[in-house]
Amino acid sequence: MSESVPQTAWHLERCHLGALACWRIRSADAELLVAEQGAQILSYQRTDEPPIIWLSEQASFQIGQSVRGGIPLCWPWFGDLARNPTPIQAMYLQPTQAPAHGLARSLPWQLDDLISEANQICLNFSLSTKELPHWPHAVQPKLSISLSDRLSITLENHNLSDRPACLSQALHTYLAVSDIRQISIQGLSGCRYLETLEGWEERQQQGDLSIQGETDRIYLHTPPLLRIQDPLWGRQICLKAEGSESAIVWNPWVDKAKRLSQFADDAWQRMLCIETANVLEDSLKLAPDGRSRLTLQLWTEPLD
Ligand SMILES: O=P(O)(O)OC[C@H]1O[C@@H](O)[C@H](O)[C@@H](O)[C@@H]1O
Repeated sequence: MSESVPQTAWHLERCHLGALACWRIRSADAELLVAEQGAQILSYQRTDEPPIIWLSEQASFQIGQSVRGGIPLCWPWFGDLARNPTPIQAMYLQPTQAPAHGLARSLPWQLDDLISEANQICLNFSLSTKELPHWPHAVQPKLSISLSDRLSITLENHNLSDRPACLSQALHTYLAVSDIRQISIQGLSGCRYLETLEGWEERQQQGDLSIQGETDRIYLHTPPLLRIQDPLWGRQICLKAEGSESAIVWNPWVDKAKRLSQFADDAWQRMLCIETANVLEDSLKLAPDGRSRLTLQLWTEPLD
C-alpha cells in the first residue's frame, strides 16, 4: 500500500509594495515576499517564529532603488568596485561612477517561470544584460528561489561571450536577530579575514564570533555551514553555502546606522548581514561558455 505524502497548499498573490511589483507566497508553514526588481527576497518568516529575514521598518519601495533588508543581489561586483581584483574593475567602463554592490539589485528582473509542486514552490528569475549600462558583456545571471521546509536561493551565471568574464557577487542576506549583542556566529573559527575597518588588515578568527561594535569583515576560505546562535529566541539560523568560499559579516552599529538610508537609528540591534559571496580570491573567472552556480540554503533549528 502506498503512503500518501501530505501536500502543501501554496497561496500565491501578486501585490505591490510602494512602486514595486511583488509575489507573496503563503503556506500553513511559511510566508515569503519577493520583489521582481532585483529579484529581491524582501521577507521570510516561518509560522510561529520570529522573521528569519530582516526587512527595515524604514524600507522604501521605489523603482531603481535597492530596498534596505531582505536579500539584495550584489552583481557583477561586490562592494566598492575599486577594491575588486583588476580584471573585475576592467569589465566596467565607467569605474569612477561605479555604484556600490554592482548593478543588478536595482534593475528589473523577469520572472521566467513559477513551478508549484507538492512540497516546494520555485520562482525562476533572469536579468537581461543586453543593455546593462557600461557593462557590455554577454553574461547571463539567473536566480532561482525555492521554498520548501527551508529557503534555497541559487545564483547562476553563464558566459555567452567568446571572452573570459570576471566578476564578484554576493547574496547580501539581512538576517533577523533578537539582539545583536546576544548572538554568536559559529563556523568561522580559524578563517582568515580582512578587517575592512582597520585598513583591510588580514587577521584570523579565533573561536566563535560575537558582535560587540561596528563589524565589516570579509572572511576567506569559509566552510559550507555557518550558524547564528540566538539564545533569546531559542533558535539558530543555519546558512549552508555551495559554490562559495567567502562571506561578509556586517553590522553598522550605532554611528553608521545614523548615516544609512532606510535604516532606523536603533535597527542595528535587530539585524546581522552574513553575505554568501564570491569575492577577492574567491571571485569568478568564467571561460567562454563557462558557468558558475552559488547556492544558499537557510533554515532554523531550536537551540537545546
Ligand atoms: O548601503 P549598501 O550599499 O547597501 O551597503 C551596505 C553594506 O554592505 C556590506 O556588504 C558592506 O560590507 C558594507 O561596507 C556596506 O555598508
